[in-house]
Formats: sequence, structure tokens, C-alpha cells
Amino acid sequence: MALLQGANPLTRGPHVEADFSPSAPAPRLGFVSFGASRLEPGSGSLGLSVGPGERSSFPAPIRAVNETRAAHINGRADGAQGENLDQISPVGNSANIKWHQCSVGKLDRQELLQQKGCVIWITGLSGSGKSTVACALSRALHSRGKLTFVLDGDNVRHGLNRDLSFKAEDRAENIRRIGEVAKLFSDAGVICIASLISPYRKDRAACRALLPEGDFIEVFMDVPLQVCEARDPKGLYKLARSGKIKGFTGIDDPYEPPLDCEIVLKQTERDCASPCDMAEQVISYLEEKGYLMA
Ligand SMILES: Nc1ncnc2c1ncn2[C@@H]1O[C@H](COP(=O)(O)OS(=O)(=O)O)[C@@H](OP(=O)(O)O)[C@H]1O
Ligand SMILES: Nc1ncnc2c1ncn2[C@@H]1O[C@H](COP(=O)(O)OP(=O)(O)O)[C@@H](O)[C@H]1O
Repeated sequence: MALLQGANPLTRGPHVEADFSPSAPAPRLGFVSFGASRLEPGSGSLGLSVGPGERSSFPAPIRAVNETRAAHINGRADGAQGENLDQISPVGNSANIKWHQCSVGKLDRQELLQQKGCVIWITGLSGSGKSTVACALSRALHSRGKLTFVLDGDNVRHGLNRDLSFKAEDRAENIRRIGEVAKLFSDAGVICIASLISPYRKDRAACRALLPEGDFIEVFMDVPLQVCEARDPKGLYKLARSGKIKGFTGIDDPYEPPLDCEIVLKQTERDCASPCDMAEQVISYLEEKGYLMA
């Protein structure tokens, strides 16, 4: 039984010219689609919307703090959303803590690096080409003098997340931690490329909600399960089909495709762009949105 939940509306309809404006309906350019941002001022109780079908898993007070932290890091230390970070307060399970602000901020670092920090979040099935496109993108940006860092799910599970399994709550924690680390890289002014299956919409939405509007760029590797399974570079699908791995994404654990992401990189059995071409498609988006300049 294949578990691919939900439909991806970006893969339907005729091809149109690319339009990067925030109000544009998700247009398509060849095999890449650029969708509109989903953070809309005034929507939701905290002015935060995470898109249709995607709800932040953070309780509201923590989201408020995170929004305010995002405002700080962007040089708007104005206590946005009514929060006063100059006071000692409880955050999560930590009582009596206070945000410490540094005189060197994100804008200073971006000026130094001549780029804007952001998170490119690559999601898709095992074998869909996430790691390959992440590295191709990192290489292409590096050759243009842009500082990137790749957070690959497999690699992070070798260290920071080595205590986590593949059960749903551990995947959620894996994604939450990588989202927080990616946010730190973004605050550092780095173009952070996170490449992990991240199968559940609500976990991806929670990572999106950590960042200022526009800075979370979700890239969906839209590759049919049959193509991923035919590739099976690690032999894991074979093990999953034979029951030797339980809870494998797409086989007996769900994958929820994005409903409204920024970029779709589509591959089929017959049409498969090269990793370099896909990287260039992401770079076009970054250029258009101004992330490759301070
Ligand atoms: N049960 C199960 N389901 C899916 N994948 C599995 C599983 N067990 C091991 N692997 C291997 O672990 C890699 C996925 O790790 P991630 O951290 O990206 O997964 S997740 O985001 O927490 O779902 C994934 O790597 P990629 O193939 O690069 O995606 C697999 O090689
Ligand atoms: N654009 C592509 N065209 C053809 N094969 C690809 C492409 N991207 C990746 N692959 C191949 O697919 C397999 C899985 O790629 P990988 O990047 O490891 O996927 P993931 O990180 O999603 O598991 C590898 O054997 C890789 O060489």
C-alpha cells in the first residue's frame, strides 16, 4: 500500500509564465512552480497564517515569542505583538529568562556577506533527489560567492538527532530541531538548505512559522513513488516492501505533499531535469526575491 496523502494543486493546470509577485496564484515554469507566500498580515489570532491545511504545532504563546524574536533579529526590536523582551519571563519550560540582544544584528551580517539569510526547505520522499539537489544548489551558490550550509536529515541524525527514531513524534522532533538550527543559520545571514523528508505538513508549517515572512522557501521534490522506489539507492524500499523496515515513508508511513509551497521540482519516469538545472531554478527564485544581495 502506498501512502501519499493529499493532492498537490501546483502540479495541475496549464503551464504559464513565471510570476514571483506575492499575490500571484502558484504559476508554473516548465518543471518548476513558484507559489505565493502564505504568511498574511492580519490572519489568525497572532497575525500568522500557515496556509490551508497546515497548522502550526506550537501553542500560541510560544509562537508569539518566536515572532517577536524574529522581529528582533531583523532589527525591529520593538516588542512586536505586544511582547516585552526586556522583561524576565517564562519561555517553554524555562522560567525567568530574558532575551539578550547583541549590537551586531542580522542586517549587519547580511551586509558583510552581501546576501540575505533564508531557509530553503527541501521536502520529498526518500530517493526523490533532495540531497542531490541540495548539494548542487550549495555548489552553484558557492561558485557565485554566496555562503550556504546544508542540513541533511541523514547527516543530522548522525549527531544532534542521533537519539531520534522514525516514529511520528521523533520525526516531529527531528524536524523541529532542524527548523530551529536552520533559523539560526538564517539569522547568521547564511542561505541554509535543509534537506529532509519532513513528511507531515504541520511540522513543516511550524518551521515556516519560526521565520520572518518570505524567508522560508519550501521546495517540493514532486517525484512519483514508483520512480523513487526504482532508484532505491540504499536498498531501503526493498527492505520496507519485504517488511524488514517498519514505518517507511510512502510505504507504510504517510507523506503529505505540500499544498501551497514556493517551488515544485517535478520529475517523472520520462522527464527528469538534471540536478544542476533544478538548482538553477531555485537560484532564479532567490534572485527574483532579492536573496542574493544584501
Ligand atoms: N522508516 C524510515 N522512513 C524514511 N526514511 C528512513 C526510514 N528509516 C531510515 N530512513 C532513512 O533516513 C532518511 C530520512 O531521514 P529524515 O531525517 O530526512 O526523515 S524525517 O524527516 O524525520 O522523516 C532517509 O534518507 P533519504 O533517502 O535521504 O530521504 C532514509 O535513508
Ligand atoms: N535529477 C535527477 N535525475 C536522476 N537521478 C537523480 C536526480 N537526482 C537524484 N538522482 C538519483 O536519485 C537517487 C536518490 O537521490 P538522493 O539525492 O539521495 O535522494 P534523497 O536525498 O531524496 O533520498 C540517487 O541515486 C541520485 O543519484
